[in-house]
Amino acid sequence: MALMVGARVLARNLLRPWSRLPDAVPGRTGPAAGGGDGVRCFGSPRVLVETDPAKGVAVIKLKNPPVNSLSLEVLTEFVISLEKLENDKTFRGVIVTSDCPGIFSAGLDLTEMCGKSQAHYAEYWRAVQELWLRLYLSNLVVIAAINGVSPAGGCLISLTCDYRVLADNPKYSIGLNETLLGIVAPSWFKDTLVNTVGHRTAERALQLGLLFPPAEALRVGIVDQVVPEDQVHSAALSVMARWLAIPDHARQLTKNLMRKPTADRLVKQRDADIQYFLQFISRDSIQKSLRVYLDKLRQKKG
Ligand SMILES: CCCCCCCCCCC/C=C/C(=O)SCCNC(=O)CCNC(=O)[C@H](O)C(C)(C)COP(=O)(O)OP(=O)(O)OC[C@H]1O[C@@H](n2cnc3c(N)ncnc32)[C@H](O)[C@@H]1OP(=O)(O)O
Repeated sequence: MALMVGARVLARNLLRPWSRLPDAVPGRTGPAAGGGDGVRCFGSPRVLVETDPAKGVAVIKLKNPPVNSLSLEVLTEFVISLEKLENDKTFRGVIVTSDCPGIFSAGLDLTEMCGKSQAHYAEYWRAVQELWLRLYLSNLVVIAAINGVSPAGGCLISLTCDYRVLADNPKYSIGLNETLLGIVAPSWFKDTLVNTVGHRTAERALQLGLLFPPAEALRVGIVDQVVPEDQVHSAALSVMARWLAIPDHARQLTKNLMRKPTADRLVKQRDADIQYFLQFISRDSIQKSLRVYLDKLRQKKG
């Protein structure tokens, strides 16, 4: 039942005409993200989309202050924006970045996984799965311009991209640090990392919950390029131009060849994966770990 409610909510959101989204910011024009006139902006307050139709490129900027945590709303709005871009043949590439200074994304929203109902957990997890599937199998060239710290789910978002550019700032670490919270990265998080850095590096990184600073991130291959902070966007645009020089059909079929087997593993057992998540996240010991971790984050300030 819970699963059906979750699926219905997501389907309703996905099918809702864009212009009727409650938070939509339709057709605003603004200064070009990549320079030049004619940039149009749409999206929602939490997921801004700047499009440059002449270049065929869009920029998705996550804006969920203070830390760009991936709440249910953010996940849903992200999927809707992506679908809109996929369906518009004007666009061939998208850059994913953050509008929150110093933070790419703090990962999954811990408050969505703590002290909530089973129905809520199921709805949330389906939305996490949906975003991963959409990003991982996107026909667009997807480039992450990582302009801030990027733990766990934040790292996962960038791992689904075709290429990762990280700003060279020692504070901007990246990795799947789930074990440090007393939780476990699911198999498809693990697969995404293994496909990027190889089995041994992934095993060590996952067990130890490693967060790599830029130079190390580049060395292990969890990012493809490290550039000075003020050049992240221009570097992402340069990389985009190179990837867009490849004929779409050939690149897309190749991407599919590389990624579909991994995605299919989740697609074939999506409901079972949700049940697994429900059992895991509802355990008293896991809820306690999450509460302790959240309390630590909150007390940091005091
Ligand atoms: C056998 C297999 C079974 C598998 C079954 C499945 C298991 C479940 C899998 C779940 C996978 C989870 C993935 C995740 O992404 S979990 C989230 C991991 N994220 C983190 O560890 C990052 C935590 N945050 C930080 O380290 C810092 O906040 C950060 C470095 C990002 C920024 O630091 P800064 O000093 O700038 O900001 P604050 O720490 O003061 O935070 C400001 C407020 O934001 C709140 N906050 C931070 N992160 C989160 C978050 N991820 N979710 C929700 N809220 C977050 C923080 O508490 C502060 O709140 P207050 O203002 O209220 O104090």
